[in-house]
Amino acid sequence: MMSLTEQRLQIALLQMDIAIGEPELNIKRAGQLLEEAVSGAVMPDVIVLPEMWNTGYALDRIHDLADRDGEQTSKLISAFCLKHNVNIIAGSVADTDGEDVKNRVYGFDRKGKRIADYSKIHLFRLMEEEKYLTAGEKEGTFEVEGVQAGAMICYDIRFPELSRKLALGGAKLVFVPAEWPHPRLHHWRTLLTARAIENQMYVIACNRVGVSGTTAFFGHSMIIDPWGEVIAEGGEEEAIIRASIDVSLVDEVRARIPVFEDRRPTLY
Ligand SMILES: NC(=O)CCC(=O)C(=O)O
Repeated sequence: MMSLTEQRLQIALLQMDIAIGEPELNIKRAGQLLEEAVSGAVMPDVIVLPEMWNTGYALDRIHDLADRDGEQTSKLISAFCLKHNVNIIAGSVADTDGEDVKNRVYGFDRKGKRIADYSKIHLFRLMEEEKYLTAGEKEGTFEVEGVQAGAMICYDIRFPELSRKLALGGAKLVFVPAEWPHPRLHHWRTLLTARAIENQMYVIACNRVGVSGTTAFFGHSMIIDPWGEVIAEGGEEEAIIRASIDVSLVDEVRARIPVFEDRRPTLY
């Protein structure tokens, strides 16, 4: 499908391995991948990192390891944005106010200004998040490059109500940092694709790779367009996944099949 007035954004997903409980190592690795992302032939407009990329799921030590008020993350990412004139949705990090630890998305614009703040609202019991983390209480919407966007974190994609709320609020892009492991690749691909098709928006999902204890993370970071086409997908190795997206396709798909006009919310 070709659109009339293109609005292109170059996206780069940092599909990284994460060393459990080693923030310094992870910050170093993220820094290397960020440098690589801005050194390619095509400069990205938006770079995305995976979920909990500072600590991994070191939940039994998370209170000690979490980034105090997100200071370390903000300093590093904001300075990088300013230096390289790029937006970064800095995945999520474990962050603490000294009491609660949250699984929190930080996003910064080209000037290094904070644009996104979202704490995961659905905690994943299979990985015992609810025992160690505090859930967020509101959805995450923001603007990037003048485009309305939203954030969901990993398990959040199982709750179609959330992405629908973001879409109804005007989001055309949704960013999904994740640590989604085997054996649920089928769920990952299907749920992400469904969220894109039903909301007629771009789903931009960055998953980690590597092994943590007995859990293996499969990567397969994906960029899916509002028609449900997968326009980029990673494999199971560390990689930078790049794609050029045309935001105007969202309006075109929404005009062609007017789902948002045809909804009957009073009936369900
Ligand atoms: N980190 C997560 O939220 C994992 C979610 C997951 O694996 C799932 O199946 O849902």
